This record gives sequence, structure tokens and C-alpha cells, in this order.
Amino acid sequence: MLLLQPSRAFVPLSTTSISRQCPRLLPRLFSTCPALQARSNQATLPNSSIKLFRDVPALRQWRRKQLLDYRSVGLVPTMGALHAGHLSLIRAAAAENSAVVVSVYVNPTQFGVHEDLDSYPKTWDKDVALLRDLDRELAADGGNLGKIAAVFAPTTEVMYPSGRPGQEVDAKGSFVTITPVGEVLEGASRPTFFRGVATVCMKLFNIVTPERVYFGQKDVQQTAVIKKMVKDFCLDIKVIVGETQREPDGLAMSSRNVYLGTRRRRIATTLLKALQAAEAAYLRGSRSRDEILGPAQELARSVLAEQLQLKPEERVKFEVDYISLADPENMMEVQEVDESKGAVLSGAIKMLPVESPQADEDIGAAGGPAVRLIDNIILKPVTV
Ligand SMILES: Nc1ncnc2c1ncn2[C@@H]1O[C@H](COP(=O)(O)OP(=O)(O)OP(=O)(O)O)[C@@H](O)[C@H]1O
Ligand SMILES: CC(C)(CO)[C@@H](O)C(=O)[O-]
Ligand code: BAL
Repeated sequence: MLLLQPSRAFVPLSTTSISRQCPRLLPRLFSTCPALQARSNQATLPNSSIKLFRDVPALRQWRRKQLLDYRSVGLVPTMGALHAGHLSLIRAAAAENSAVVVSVYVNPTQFGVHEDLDSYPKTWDKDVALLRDLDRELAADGGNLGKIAAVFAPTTEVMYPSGRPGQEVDAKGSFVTITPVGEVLEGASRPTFFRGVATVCMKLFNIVTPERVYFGQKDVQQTAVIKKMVKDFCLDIKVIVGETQREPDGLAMSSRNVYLGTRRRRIATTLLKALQAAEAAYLRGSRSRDEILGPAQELARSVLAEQLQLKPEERVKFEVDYISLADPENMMEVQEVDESKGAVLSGAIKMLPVESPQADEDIGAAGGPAVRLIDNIILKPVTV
């Protein structure tokens, strides 16, 4: 592990330093070594130096070179449709790693049979432009250790070499399951979700072998599942969690927000407001589940009651899936907050498709399907 630690003081022998010190050696190395030749032909994102890998062998060669050059690698796994939440994770990764790898892969096995795999937003050209602009910003900012070195955008054949397993609960295949943390809350509503996430992340970690991986707080249970997987499978990886990035009105950024449309977008902050009501109770000194969650449930009930007073062409209906008060490590429900640990307040609501859509109404992408929104707030431990 010591060898992997980047050091600003120690400059290892890199291709750059070889070319500076022995200008005639590098061309000879390239012409005789197939691995280096392959690397020199590596595709990049247009108008940038960001390498684009679609397969494993070339990425592994590149990764080996980083290791030999004592360069640390940070991985930011994504499903594309990038927004400021993803970019904040990439910034965090560039601050503390010599090279950042961003993976872009819509992983079928984490989608339930009736979920939105087919309509999941795909915005490759916009993603490429965002990554290129961010890379320039990172390069110009002297405070970073690294910048975006590579995008890994594999095909499903690459990620599932024995064939893609089905999306059904009883599908057969090589899976990683992390229980019980992956069975509750999101796992209860989406029974194959964390199996798919843990499986694809294990693959990405094995392919990229990063020193650090970056995940967003917005998907808090996902971070608990990944931390448990890293611990229980003895992976030599540090899991770093980046703060939830929000729209100006507080809505957590999410690729799926495009499904909302104007009417539902207006009341999409209901979940956050409910969680904030619960947080306020905790900050006032409440520690019991009922005292903390009561105000959240009341807020959601009153917003729904207001909506139901409106005409069908104006109103929005939603269903609260859960509002939870849980242990931060294992996501099990708690009756009382242990002040030394704090707790996680989290929730999910399902915004139902709008009724009586108007002729000129923006009902959201993909015909405005039902949208499940999730959010959470960390109740910090009390320090004395
Ligand atoms: N608002 C956000 N702030 C910080 N990180 C985020 C935010 N939204 C997503 N992330 C993180 O980005 C990573 C990739 O997430 P993903 O590509 O699924 O985007 P998403 O916006 O969460 O999409 P979805 O709508 O599918 O939930 C995850 O670690 C996720 O937690
Ligand atoms: C971690 C992840 C990229 C795995 O597909 C996905 O669950 C996500 O984007 O949060
Ligand atoms: N950000 C989590 C990915 C998903 O909901 O499928």
C-alpha cells in the first residue's frame, strides 16, 4: 500500500520524465513494446486528453502504468446523465488522487423488471462536454492533485462476460449480495437493486483497482452497502461519501428528476421538507422515534391533503413509501437515537403520473411516468 501513496515531493520515473531525460529512449520503447503501442492509440474524448476505455485489457494496461508511476487512482461510478452531483464527486476525487476514472454504465441488473431501464436518461454528448469542461477547470486549478484521466464506458458484454443475468428476483448468475443492509428500505421496495449495485461495483472495483471510490450521500443506503462490501470482502479501497448537491429550492439533484415535469416539480421538495421537520425535532432535543418522525409524517399528510383539494388538472398525488430513522452503519430502524452515533433520517416518495394533463403542459421526460424520489439527512452525533 505504501507504494501507492502519491507524493508531491518524490517524482517517480514517468514517461514524461523519461522523455525529458532521454529523448531518444521513449520512441524506441513505444516501437518495441506492444503494451505501450496499444496505449498510444487509445481513443480520447473529443478535444480532450481524457482516455475513453470501452474494454478491460486496455484499461488494465493503463492502470498498471499508473501503479508503476506511483500515481493514485480515484473512481467515480455513474450511470451517466451527469449533473452537478456527479461533478462534485469528480472534483473531490481530483483533489486527492493523481488520476480520476469516471465510469458511465447503465447497469441492467440493478433495475427491477418493471423499472425504467429502457427510458433511463442517456445524454452521452452532454456528458462528454461536461467532463471535458470540468477537466479543463481541474487542470487550471493548482489546488488539485489530478484531473480526469479516463472514462470507462463498457458494453454489457464486457461487464457480464458470461451473459447478462435476468432482472428477476430469482435470476441466476454471479451476484454479490450484502444483507441485511441491502434488504431494508430501498432494498425492500426494489428487491434486486442492491444485488445489482454491489455486483456491478465489485466488477468496477476489480477492473479499475482504485485506491479510493466516490459515492454521493443522496443514495445513503448505497453508501452503507458499498462500505460493508469493501469491509467484508477485504477490498483495499477507501470509500468516500460526497455531500448531496441540491437545486436552489433544495431538491436533491438526480438524473431521474427529468421525468417530473412542471406540475410535479413544484411539490417535489415535500420529502425534503418532511425530513427537515424531523431534523428540527432532533435539534430541539427529541430522541424518540415517534417524536422525531411524527412531524415528518404530519408534513407529508398536510401537503397531500392540500393537493387533494385541487382540481384533477392542477393537483399532484403522491405516496409516501417510507420515512425512516435508522442506524447509520446498518440502516436498521431505531426506536431511540443513540447520541454517540447519531442516525440517518431518510425517505422515499412516489410521485404519481399527473392527472388530466393539459395540452401545453410539460409532463416530464418519457411521458412523465411515476417517479420515486429519495432523500436523507444525517442526524449528527451529539458531542459533549
Ligand atoms: N445530488 C447528488 N449529490 C451528490 N451525489 C449524487 C447526487 N445524485 C447522485 N449522486 C451520486 O452520483 C453517483 C452516480 O449516481 P447516478 O448516476 O445513479 O445518478 P443519480 O442522479 O443518482 O441517478 P438516479 O436518478 O438514477 O438516482 C452515485 O454515487 C450517486 O449517489
Ligand atoms: C453506483 C452505481 C453507478 C452502480 O451502477 C449506481 O447505483 C449509481 O449511479 O448510483
Ligand atoms: N443512484 C441510484 C441508481 C438507481 O436508482 O438505479
